[in-house]
Amino acid sequence: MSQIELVSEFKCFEGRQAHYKHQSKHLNCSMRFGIFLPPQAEVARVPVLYWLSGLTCTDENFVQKAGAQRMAAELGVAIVTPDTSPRGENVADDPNYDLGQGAGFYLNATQEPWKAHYRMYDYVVEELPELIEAEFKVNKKRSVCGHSMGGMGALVVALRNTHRYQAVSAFSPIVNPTQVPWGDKAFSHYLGDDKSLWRLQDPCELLSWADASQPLPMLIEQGSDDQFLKEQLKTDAIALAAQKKGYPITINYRSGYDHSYFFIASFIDSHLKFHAEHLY
Ligand SMILES: N[C@@H](CCC(=O)N[C@@H](CS)C(=O)NCC(=O)O)C(=O)O
Repeated sequence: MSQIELVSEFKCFEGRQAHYKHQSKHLNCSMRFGIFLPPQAEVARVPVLYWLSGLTCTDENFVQKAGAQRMAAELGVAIVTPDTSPRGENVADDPNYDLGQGAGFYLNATQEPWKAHYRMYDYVVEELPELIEAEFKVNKKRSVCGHSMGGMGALVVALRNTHRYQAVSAFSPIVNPTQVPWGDKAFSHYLGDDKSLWRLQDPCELLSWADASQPLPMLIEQGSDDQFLKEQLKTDAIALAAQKKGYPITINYRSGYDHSYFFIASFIDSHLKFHAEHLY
């Protein structure tokens, strides 16, 4: 029996863009996700790119604003877009945009009142791929990409599970969350005082422990006029961590671009091509 329920569906570049809902066992609530299935999925199993969005986003922002479907249809890559946190009346929340619903930070919370539902790490790494691979005509080749908080999430899930992903990329990621206000606030609330748990959510820390002899293909895109670059994103920190470790990463600084989906839309095709190279 199917575990998912169709919410909406549109034909798009000869494929289809759909949204579904399902009951998540890890998050303990109903969740929505988007999936773009390219036309190739009619005849063969296709690989999947998971997209992790940033603060305040749902499963819709990327789908509506990034303009990724045209290239994904050409390359034969499915794109799955989960929501950014558990949701619902019974799920803990906070009035600020950077904590609670819409700000799950792709981690497993250990603290009250968050720990009953906030397990986005397990959801993204285990539950969602299992569901997608059971319900859709996809194969087990996966890669992951994200923006800002989701860029951090993509780097974290990939660096902690290199065997599960073929490649990782990120737009404007929070690369060193243990050292910046967004991460400090979220990790204090969700993870408490145990700094060893904080480090497991920090791409720079994870990179310092990574096996540089078997690097995961990694691409980062960063706008030079991003309003969050200096205080929250600190892209140079991951460049330094990678250099120290001898871990190959491509970081493209793009002059004049900001933090918005206009930046993502401008470079999404090159990220899709990067992923397709490693997924096929
Ligand atoms: N609301 C926050 C920023 C939130 C924000 O920029 N969110 C980014 C991700 S970090 C986003 O993608 N927003 C949704 C959108 O642009 O569609 C603020 O104004 O300071």
